[in-house]
Amino acid sequence: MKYNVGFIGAGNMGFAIMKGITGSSMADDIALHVFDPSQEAMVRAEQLGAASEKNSAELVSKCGYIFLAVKPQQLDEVLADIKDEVTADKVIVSICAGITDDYIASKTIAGAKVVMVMPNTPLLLGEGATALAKSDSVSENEFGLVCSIFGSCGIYSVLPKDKMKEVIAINGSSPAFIYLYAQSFIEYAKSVGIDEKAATDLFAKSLIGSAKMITDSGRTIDELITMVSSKGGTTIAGLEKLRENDLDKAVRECCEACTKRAYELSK
Ligand SMILES: NC(=O)C1=CN([C@@H]2O[C@H](COP(=O)(O)OP(=O)(O)OC[C@H]3O[C@@H](n4cnc5c(N)ncnc54)[C@H](OP(=O)(O)O)[C@@H]3O)[C@@H](O)[C@H]2O)C=CC1
Ligand SMILES: O=C(O)[C@@H]1CCC=N1
Repeated sequence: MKYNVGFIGAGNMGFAIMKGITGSSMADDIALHVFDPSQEAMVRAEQLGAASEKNSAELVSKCGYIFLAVKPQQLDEVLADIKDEVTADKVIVSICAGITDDYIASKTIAGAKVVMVMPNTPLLLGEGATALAKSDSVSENEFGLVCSIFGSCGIYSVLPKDKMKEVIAINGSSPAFIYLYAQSFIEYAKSVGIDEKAATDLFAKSLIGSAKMITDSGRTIDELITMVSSKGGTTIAGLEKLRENDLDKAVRECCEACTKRAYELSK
């Protein structure tokens, strides 16, 4: 028997998760359902094989696992619409930045089963990195299914509930921070006459390779930096400038701003 898994909201992230599921080893175990007021979003989801529902309440009535994939600012309207259909056996999976399980329970039913998830867009390619936490009412089996979904299209880590806002900077938003960093390197390459495509391919592969060195080489990040830094060479000259310009401070302030915004969105 298939699990009925519904998506309320099929925008950037809802679509990325559905795409991740359909391309994963879980595809045959899951029947996808979707509701989004955007016709374009519905068509895209239907093309993945999701069944269209006429509203979010109907979707909840048909699904055991319900993903809330709307913007935090759109959530109150959704919760009001689905309140009467939420029962003690339904698992609500929220990917909304900053939103707590207590808030969702307060707007639906006391003790609602809520899994809080912070995914990221590389899920689209089966390369996601997802953080998860659960409310006490969610059973280990139910939580296991949600973890498996994200594990089938990337890696996941289970975190304490009270770290779900802080982690956003590390995996949810960080792709954008990394793209911005990449853009600076590519802009530099273009400015010195290197072909844009060549620069993009070279820098992107350097990112992938460096990431693999962090995860698979068995060396610390300090050791990896040392490996690249030939005595009296180019890397040390570049690193000095990054330190002089306080890259560490810029990154810390970026993460702090990200977390602060999550607390502002938090309910
Ligand atoms: N984008 C990302 O990288 C990540 C996003 N998230 C979280 O995912 C959530 C969604 O973000 P994102 O996908 O970027 O946002 P999007 O705006 O791309 O997607 C939200 C979708 O929900 C639709 N929607 C609006 N109101 C309703 C409703 N009442 N019922 C059903 N659907 C509705 C929107 O339609 P319309 O456009 O017409 O309003 C839109 O298609 C956010 O809470 C965000 O915090 C988490 C991790 C990463
Ligand atoms: O920008 C946002 O608020 C969402 C959460 C993480 C990534 N995108």
